[in-house]
Amino acid sequence: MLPRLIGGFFCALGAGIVALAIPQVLAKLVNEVLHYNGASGEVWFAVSIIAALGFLEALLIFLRRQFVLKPAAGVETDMRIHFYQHLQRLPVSFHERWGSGQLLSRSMSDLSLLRRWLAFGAMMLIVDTVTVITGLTLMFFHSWILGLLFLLGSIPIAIKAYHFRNDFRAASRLSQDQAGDLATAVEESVHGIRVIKAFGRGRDMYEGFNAQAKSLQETELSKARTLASFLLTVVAVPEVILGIGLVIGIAQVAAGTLSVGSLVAFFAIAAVIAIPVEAMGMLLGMTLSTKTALDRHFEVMDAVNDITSPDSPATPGEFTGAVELEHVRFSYPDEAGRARPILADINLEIRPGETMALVGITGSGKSTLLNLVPRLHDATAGTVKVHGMDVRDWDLEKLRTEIAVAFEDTTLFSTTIRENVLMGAPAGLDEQQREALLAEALDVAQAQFAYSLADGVETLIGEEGLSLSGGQRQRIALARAIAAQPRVLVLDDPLSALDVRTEEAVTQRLRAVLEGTTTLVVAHRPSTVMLADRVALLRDGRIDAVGSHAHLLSTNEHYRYVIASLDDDEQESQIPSEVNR
Ligand SMILES: Nc1ncnc2c1ncn2[C@@H]1O[C@H](COP(=O)(O)OP(=O)(O)OP(=O)(O)O)[C@@H](O)[C@H]1O
Repeated sequence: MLPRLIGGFFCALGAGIVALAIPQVLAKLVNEVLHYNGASGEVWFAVSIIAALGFLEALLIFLRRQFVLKPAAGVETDMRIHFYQHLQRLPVSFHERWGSGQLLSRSMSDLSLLRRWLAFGAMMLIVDTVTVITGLTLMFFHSWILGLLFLLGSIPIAIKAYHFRNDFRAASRLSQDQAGDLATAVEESVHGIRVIKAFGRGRDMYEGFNAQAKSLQETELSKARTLASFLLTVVAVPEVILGIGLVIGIAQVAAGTLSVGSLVAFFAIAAVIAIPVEAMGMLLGMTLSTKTALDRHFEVMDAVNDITSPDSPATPGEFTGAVELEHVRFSYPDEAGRARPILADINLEIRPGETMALVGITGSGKSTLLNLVPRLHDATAGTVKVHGMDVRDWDLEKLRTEIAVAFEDTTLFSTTIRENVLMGAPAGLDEQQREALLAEALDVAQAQFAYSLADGVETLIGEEGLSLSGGQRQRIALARAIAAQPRVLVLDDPLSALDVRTEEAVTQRLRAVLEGTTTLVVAHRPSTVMLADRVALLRDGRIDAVGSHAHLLSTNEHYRYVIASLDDDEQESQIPSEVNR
C-alpha cells in the first residue's frame, strides 16, 4: 500500500512540476525565438515541447489516480471492518446510549470522506503547496519585486484561512452530527412504520423529519457560505496582485530592468499557481471535514468495552448447571451519569436443572436481573455465578455458549428461518443432526408453520422478521434458544405474543425439554408461572420470597397481588405508583 501511495505522490508532484516547466519554455520562446528573424523550425520545436509537457502532465495525473485509488479504498474498507468488529464487541450499555443512525453515518459516509481525502485531498494538498512554493521561487528568479508582491498577497489569505478553519470546523462537525441524527430518524421511522401508521402519526413524523432535514440544509448552506467567502479571498487577492504586478512589470520592462520573456513567464507562472491556490481553499475544507469525520470515528473506536474476558479465564470444575446470585446490586447510570439503583441486594439460587420463574410488578427489574447472567450488563456489586463460577472469571464467549436467551422483543435476522434457528446450534454437528435439531426446536416452539411457508425453512425473512407475525417471530426466537441446547436457558417472557392454545402447547413441550436445563424465566402470565418448579418474587430490588406457586399464593400477599395483576393487563399500568413508593 505504501509504495502505491508514494508512487501516487510522485506522480502528483511530477504533474505540478511539469505544469510549472511550461512557463519556462514559454519565456525561452519569447526571449530567444520570437524575434523577427527567428526560424519557424525553432518555433515548432518549442511548441512541440510545450505540447509534450502538457501531455506528460495529463499522463501523470492519470497515473496518480491509478496509484492511490486502491490503497485509499483499502484503508476505508479496513477501517469499516474494524469499526463493525468494535461495535459487535462493545457492551449493550454502549448501544443503549448511541443512536443507530449515528453509528451508521460514522461507518459509511465518514469513512467515504476519508477515502476521498486520502485518494485526492491529502496528496493534492502537499503537491499544491510544493507547486505554489516552487512557483513563487521561480517568480523571485524572474523578478524579486514581483515575487515579493505575490508573497505579500499571501498575508490576507493566511489571516482569512485562520478564521475559515475555525468556522468551517464547527459547521462541519454540526453537519455530520445532524446527518447522523437524520439517519437515526429514517431508521426509527422505517422500523416503527406500523406504529406510525396505526397511530396516524405520519404527518407529525414527516414534520419532525422535515425540520431536521431543513436544519441540516441550513448547516450545509452556512458551511458553503463560509467556504465561498474564503474562496473569494483566495481568488480575488491574487487577481488584484496580478493587476498591480502588470503595472510594475511593464514599468520594469520599459526601464530595461526586466526582459519581456521574464514578464511573460511571470504571468504564465501566476496562471499556473492560481489553480493550486484556489484548489487549496477547497482542499482545506475537505481536510477539515475529514478531520471531523476521523474525530467522530475515533469517538466510537475509543469507547471502552468494560465487559471483557479476564486475562486468564478459568474453567468451572463441574458443569453443574447451577446459577447463583449473591448480594447482587445493579444500577443504570442516568442521563447525568448518576447511578439509579434497580437491584438492591439479590440473593437467589437456581438449582441445576431447575426451572425458576421470576415474578414482580412491571419495572421491578426482572429483565435487568436476567441480563446479568450472560453478562449483557455487569452487576454493580455482588457476584453472579454460573456452574458455581463467577461470570467475570469465564471466557466471555464460552459463558455465552453455555447460556441461551430468548427475549420478549424478538430480533430475527435477514436470512432463512433455518439460519435463524440454528444460529446458536452447537458446533460440530453433521447435516443430519442439524436437521433433526431444527425439526425438534421448531416442534417444541410450536413453529411448524415454517414448513408450510413458500420455501419452507429456507424462506428468507425480512429485516427483523417483519414479514412474520409477532407470535410467529416469538416462536422462531424460542426455537433458536432451544436449538442452542444450552445448559442454562434465560427466557424473558418468551410466550407473551402467543394465543392461549398455542401457549399451552408450547408450555407442555417446553416442560419436557427444559428438564435438565437450568431455566430462569420472566413470567408476565400465570401460564408461564406454571412452567416453573419454583417462583422467585422480586420486590423493591430484593428477592421477597421463593417457593412453589401454590405456597406463595397461600403465604404471600404481594405475590397474590402481582399474580392478580398479571391476569389483568389493564391493571398493570396502574401498579408502579402503588408499589414503587
Ligand atoms: N437501559 C436502561 N437504562 C436505564 N434504565 C433502564 C434501562 N433498562 C431498564 N431501565 C429501568 O430499570 C427498571 C427495571 O427495568 P426492567 O426492564 O428490568 O423491569 P421489568 O421488571 O423487566 O419490567 P417489565 O415487567 O415491565 O418488563 C425500570 O425502571 C426501567 O426504566
